[in-house]
Amino acid sequence: MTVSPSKSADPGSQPMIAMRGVQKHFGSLHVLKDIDLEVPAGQVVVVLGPSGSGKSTLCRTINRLEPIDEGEIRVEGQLLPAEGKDLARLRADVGMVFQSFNLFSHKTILENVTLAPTKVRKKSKADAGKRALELLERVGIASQKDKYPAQLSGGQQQRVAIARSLAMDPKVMLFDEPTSALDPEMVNEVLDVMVALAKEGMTMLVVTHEMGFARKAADRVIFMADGAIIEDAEPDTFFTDPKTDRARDFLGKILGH
Ligand SMILES: Nc1ncnc2c1ncn2[C@@H]1O[C@H](COP(=O)(O)OP(=O)(O)OP(=O)(O)O)[C@@H](O)[C@H]1O
Repeated sequence: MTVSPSKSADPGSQPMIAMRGVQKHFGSLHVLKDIDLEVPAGQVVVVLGPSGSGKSTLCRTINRLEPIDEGEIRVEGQLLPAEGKDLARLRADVGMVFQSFNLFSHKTILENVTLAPTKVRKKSKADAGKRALELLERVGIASQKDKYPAQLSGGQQQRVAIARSLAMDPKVMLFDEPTSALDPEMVNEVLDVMVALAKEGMTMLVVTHEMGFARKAADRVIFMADGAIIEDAEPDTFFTDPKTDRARDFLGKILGH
């Protein structure tokens, strides 16, 4: 599978994410079928596909939330460990934002963002606090820092979740349908933060149904069906000239063509 184009890494440098021959089953269900995927540093990849095609599972294997049956996954050249301290370090390098924000409900917003950097990255409280404030500023939530998650809207909580991931200084950010649990009017405030992050050069893999985000921020779209990647193209090409009937049908349904 070729790696596409616009923000490619230096020739010879390691891809940020490299999946080779990845197979995954849930019982008799073959959920990931021989996945080969390379994502260079700085690239933004949007993963599209019908429900049940394996998008979330693909995303979750990259930080070992799901173990794989066969194949290998490397992050910046490092093979994914199955367990132990290396796995904790890997999880810190690969930030993940989910549909449900999973904030600690009994901690303030500021505490939510400082906790992991002090524990996992061993940052001092002062350093972690300073960085947390910068990040909360960046996602537009600094004024809410002493509140508790339940006092914030869904869109605000999701922006805190993004800040919390960024506080670990990740090399890669994975987003698994980050806006699908939000009220429609809050979707854009989260997507705006993601677009800004993409423009700043973060390597991102984003599972989403937000076609606007794919068109605006993606360098590349991969389309999955039945556990396989069946298209891999620049967004313009994918949206205007999909190669497979499956992708054409999908776009027809989602864009109302
Ligand atoms: N923990 C699990 N145990 C058993 N089956 C699972 C598990 N997680 C996912 N599956 C199944 O694996 C298949 C792929 O699921 P996955 O969530 O990766 O698809 P998806 O493309 O992200 O779907 P959606 O768009 O609906 O979220 C589905 O058939 C799903 O039911």
